Amino acid sequence: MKISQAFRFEAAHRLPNVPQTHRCHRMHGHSYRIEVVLSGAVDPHTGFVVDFFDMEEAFGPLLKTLDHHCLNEIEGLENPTAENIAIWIWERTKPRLKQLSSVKVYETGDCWAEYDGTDR
Ligand SMILES: Nc1nc2c(c(=O)[nH]1)N=C([C@H](O)[C@H](O)COP(=O)(O)OP(=O)(O)OP(=O)(O)O)CN2
Ligand SMILES: [Zn+2]
Repeated sequence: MKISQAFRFEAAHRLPNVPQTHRCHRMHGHSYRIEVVLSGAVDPHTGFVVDFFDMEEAFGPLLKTLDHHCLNEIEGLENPTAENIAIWIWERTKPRLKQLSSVKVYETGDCWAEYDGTDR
């Protein structure tokens, strides 16, 4: 069974490794949407894989680190592409949520990166 919870945050960033002519080289902002996907068996008593409230508690502190910040200034996010943000979230969430199956980072409604711990 897979369950997902979505979170949102606002942040500024610039992509330092694209050419200066690329518009994302300049500082700009996104309303990011994160999807945290968990996979596991349904507990026959609770009917949950994991309580959504527990997911919120595990992910909340990370969200605070990201929300209304300049992502480039966060340690490990010096090149804050959607891909790198997904990896960064995965590495900090997996130890707290063992059932973590993937992390999706939407920069816009149409563009996202998904990381499942492989193919880094
Ligand atoms: N593979 C990736 N490609 C790009 C990434 C990325 O993280 N991974 N990021 C960007 C930039 O962040 C850029 O800001 C994205 O811009 P865009 O999709 O155009 O979104 P906007 O909201 O700024 O665009 P509008 O068309 O004005 O809505 C680029 N590539
Ligand atoms: Zn951007």
